[in-house]
Amino acid sequence: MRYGGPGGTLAAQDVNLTVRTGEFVAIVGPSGCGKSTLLRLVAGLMPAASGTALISGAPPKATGNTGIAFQNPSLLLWRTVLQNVLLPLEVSPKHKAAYRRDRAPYVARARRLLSAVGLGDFVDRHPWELSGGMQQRVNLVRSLIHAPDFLLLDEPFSALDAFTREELWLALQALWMGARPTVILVTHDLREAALLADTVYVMSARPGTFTAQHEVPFARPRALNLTFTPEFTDVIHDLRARVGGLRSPIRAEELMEAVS
Ligand SMILES: Nc1ncnc2c1ncn2[C@@H]1O[C@H](COP(=O)(O)OP(=O)(O)OP(=O)(O)O)[C@@H](O)[C@H]1O
Repeated sequence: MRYGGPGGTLAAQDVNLTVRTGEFVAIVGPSGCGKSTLLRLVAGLMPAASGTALISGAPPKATGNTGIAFQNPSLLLWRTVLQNVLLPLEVSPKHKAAYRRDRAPYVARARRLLSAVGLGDFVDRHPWELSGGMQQRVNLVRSLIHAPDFLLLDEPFSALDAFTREELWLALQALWMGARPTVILVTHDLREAALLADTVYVMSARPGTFTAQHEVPFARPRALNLTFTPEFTDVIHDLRARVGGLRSPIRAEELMEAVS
């Protein structure tokens, strides 16, 4: 996967990832290693320089029921929160005809989802009236509105406070256990990856490739208390060692000299 033609930035290479239907996969790796690029490729938003992405044997764009929440919430500024959340229904091949016929059940679902993530009082506000964390929650709800079979999440909780993030982990787990979408979650948070995923993949520094695959053994539903157990800490230590060895360290002394 390369940006800017043959001489451009090679973001990722030799990436082989097979995700089972209904599996919850997390991808972790150092900053800039190509995780978001991989999601863009799987979403059909950019072509691979070589190789292919297939969803149930078909190219990504042919798959109509994918939910996407990318890193920076791309909400439409002139639409209210509710109108932003309803947007995928206007284009989803699975839902658009029914949505045109009768919007009421979809609006009710959007309101329920927004209320569940603490935004019940903000449905008629505009994105510019929300904090970064609130916009991120709208972004997440928008990816879920059409009950997707395939969910692509790129650091969906990064702008949230620790408590909200933990609550949303459990909400996402409950949703996944109920509807069983196939999920690919990109995250920097190793606790998040190990709590939510069946399998955690570790990506190397750019050009990214998978260097490790970690099956997470814990039964579901997984409670937050699990994250404080020695067994869970062992998984985190293992992931930390794998990711830590791949990243370019921040040089604190150089930084101090540069600012002094
Ligand atoms: N639109 C773009 N044009 C050119 N280069 C890009 C573009 N988007 C990303 N890149 C480059 O591709 C590489 C991988 O970027 P990507 O955003 O996929 O990494 P990431 O692992 O998701 O990073 P982070 O964890 O910091 O979000 C980086 O070197 C980045 O500079």
